Amino acid sequence: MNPDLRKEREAATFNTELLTHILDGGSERTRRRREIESLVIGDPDFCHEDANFLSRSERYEAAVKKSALMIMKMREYGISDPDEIYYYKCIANGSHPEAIGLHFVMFLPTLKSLCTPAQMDKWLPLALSFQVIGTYAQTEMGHGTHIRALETTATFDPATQEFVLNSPTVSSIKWWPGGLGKTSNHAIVLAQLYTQGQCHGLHAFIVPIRAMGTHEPLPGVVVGDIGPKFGFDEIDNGFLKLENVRIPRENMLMKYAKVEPDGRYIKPPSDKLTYGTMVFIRSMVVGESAKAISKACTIAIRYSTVRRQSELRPGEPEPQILDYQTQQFKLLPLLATAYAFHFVGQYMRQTYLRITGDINLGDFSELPELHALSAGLKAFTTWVASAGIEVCRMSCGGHGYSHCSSLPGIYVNFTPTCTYEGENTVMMLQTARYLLKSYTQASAGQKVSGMVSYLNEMSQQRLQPQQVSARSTSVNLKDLSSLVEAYKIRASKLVELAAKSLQTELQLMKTKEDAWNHCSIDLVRASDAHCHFVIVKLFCSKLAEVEDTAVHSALYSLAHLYALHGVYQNTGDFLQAGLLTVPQLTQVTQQLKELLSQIRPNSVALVDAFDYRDEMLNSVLGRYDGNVYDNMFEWARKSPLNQTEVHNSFYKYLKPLQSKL
Ligand SMILES: CCCCCCCC/C=C\CCC/C=C/C(=O)SCCNC(=O)CCNC(=O)[C@H](O)C(C)(C)COP(=O)(O)OP(=O)(O)OC[C@H]1O[C@@H](n2cnc3c(N)ncnc32)[C@H](O)[C@@H]1OP(=O)(O)O
Ligand SMILES: Cc1cc2nc3c(=O)[nH]c(=O)nc-3n(C[C@H](O)[C@H](O)[C@H](O)COP(=O)(O)OP(=O)(O)OC[C@H]3O[C@@H](n4cnc5c(N)ncnc54)[C@H](O)[C@@H]3O)c2cc1C
Repeated sequence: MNPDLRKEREAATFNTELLTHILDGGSERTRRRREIESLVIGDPDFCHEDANFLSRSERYEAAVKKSALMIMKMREYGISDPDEIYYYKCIANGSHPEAIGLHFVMFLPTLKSLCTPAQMDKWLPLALSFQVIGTYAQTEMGHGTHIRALETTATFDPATQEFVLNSPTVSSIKWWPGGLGKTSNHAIVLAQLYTQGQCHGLHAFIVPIRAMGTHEPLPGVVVGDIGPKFGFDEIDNGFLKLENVRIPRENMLMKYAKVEPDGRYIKPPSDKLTYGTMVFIRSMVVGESAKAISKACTIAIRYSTVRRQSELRPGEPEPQILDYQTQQFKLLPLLATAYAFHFVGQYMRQTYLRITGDINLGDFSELPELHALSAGLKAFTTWVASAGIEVCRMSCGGHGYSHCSSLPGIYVNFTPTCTYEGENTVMMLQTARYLLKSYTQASAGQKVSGMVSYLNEMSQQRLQPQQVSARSTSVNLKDLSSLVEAYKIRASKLVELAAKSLQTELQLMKTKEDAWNHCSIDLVRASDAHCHFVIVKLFCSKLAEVEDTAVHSALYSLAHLYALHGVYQNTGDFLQAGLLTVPQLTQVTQQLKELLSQIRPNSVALVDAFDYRDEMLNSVLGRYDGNVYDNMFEWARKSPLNQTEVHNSFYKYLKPLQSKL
């Protein structure tokens, strides 16, 4: 064990294990998670070559092999609970995407949410036995965001009781779906439904694309891989062109919308039910943001205690780089963010399960809140986590740039979350739409509920101006509940500002849509402030559940840092809302510095509490034992370029060049 790391762990003021239990949701869950992780770690089938040294095709093949292994092994061990499957996959996949991931995260959930009982009886057993391997094909080359404009058509032919699927233009070719290029034999295709000469908008269809058995593309299906990307090397994101592909009427997913044998169309109770799987993934991605940023922080903080560089005091040994205040300022707010996102991820998951439970019972009343919250939090957390991973990488200096740190891999595989499942800006604008609707309702005296209920207070205050002016608005920077209140007021002010901006634009005789576009910066800012408030509020509420005083104190400091750092980053908003005064700006910095010093001695324990096994991090810099340099040398020696002492290119190009000049 590296002596610096050992000292850090010995100096921690709280019991790391207790904090791990809180993160896992109880000691029994920690025990079971570790038990499952040991199944993978002790399994020679999962001891594979470092993916960094493989070509893309080899990486894809290794990932497919791993997917197949995971399925077989989990069945063998009887692992079927969704949380346990998740534990198993997290350790087996590390920070790499899963080759047949789309089958699990989109194909199966879409079947479960949109199939009739008869369809479920047919497709679920096939999908669960992997006779059918599926993907979710929505995005087209020409349209990803604006899905109402998708061009793929599904035209009902009553004579044969079939739908005929077509990609009428180049821009209508399905583009991007994961696992579409080579892995899947079926796709859930989102297409414009035509029946009795009328278009009824987007609907989901199960389309066989490769023959079961031979895996050859079926007639009329042009399918393949879209080529190398920024990351996601393991995934065959694909293209799909459909040329008069016929599928039976029963292949339209008909739980809600239906086409009768005579071609009559029956409307669903809400046309947004087709979008349900996207809402599911957006809700889950919030927790994935926590995972990605907590991994990056673990690597960067452990390394920052092992790495010694430069000189703090003349003549003294080089200090640990985490002792530089600037290094703490880069990393500790991100550590606080990782904790905040973890608790918000848990909340989002529970909220998703609660509201979809109601939806399944026919109560759609909370669908707009779920959509707005999942869209906004998905965007907020993925943006922050993406930028944060990059900060972690740069905080490791040159070694952060090497794949041996794992940070480049974490970044390239995480950053597409800002784009997929709804491009982030567009998601923020969806949340803004809900905020403005809620604002209008609250202003008209109608009570709004859920996470936007603070807008009720705002409308009450407007009715009683004397109370507002009597209220002291300035935030107490040392008091967390005062900070939560400040975030709430900031959010309501920015929602109000966006609403007023929209009103002004509308008065300039613009259409509603043009007015919306002309104030979309304000709208995104309002959504951002709303999400920030939700996160600060949820983090603080979590503290009330923590019984152990030492752990409570460590988490309290983190929550305080998270809230205060947000004030520091958004001083303009807080000043504009009258929540902060110019003289307080120095206090913000002062208070931040105090918190950094308070958290610094616990930083290794705080990342240890995430309990990432070395096998999951796969990072030389983030090793638990801190033996970085020996292992870095060993890792580099494995590079394919080092397999011969003299590379072939020397004989082919350099030697002839030397002989000519
Ligand atoms: C165990 C799980 C682990 C999870 C781990 C995850 C990692 C997975 C790893 C890799 C997988 C990557 C897979 C990627 C897949 C994809 O990317 S699939 C494609 C995703 N595509 C999108 O997200 C497209 C984004 N666009 C849209 O969603 C929509 O077009 C839109 C921008 C929302 C606009 O929709 P539309 O034009 O139909 O609607 P509007 O006119 O704007 O609004 C009409 C009203 O409808 C409301 N609305 C919109 N969407 C929804 C919804 N989903 N649910 C409920 N309500 C919705 C909207 O707010 C409007 O309401 P209003 O009229 O009352 O204001
Ligand atoms: C790794 C990866 C995996 C994917 N997997 C799948 C999959 O499995 N299945 C699938 O169907 N798709 C998948 N996708 C596609 C993905 O869902 C889309 O890329 C995504 O929805 C964004 O759409 P777009 O690419 O058309 O972006 P665009 O909409 O073209 O966005 C480009 C820019 O335009 C801006 N913009 C667009 N519309 C608006 C607006 N209304 N207001 C303001 N600004 C706007 C955006 O903010 C952005 O800055 C995947 C993508 C990636 C990168």
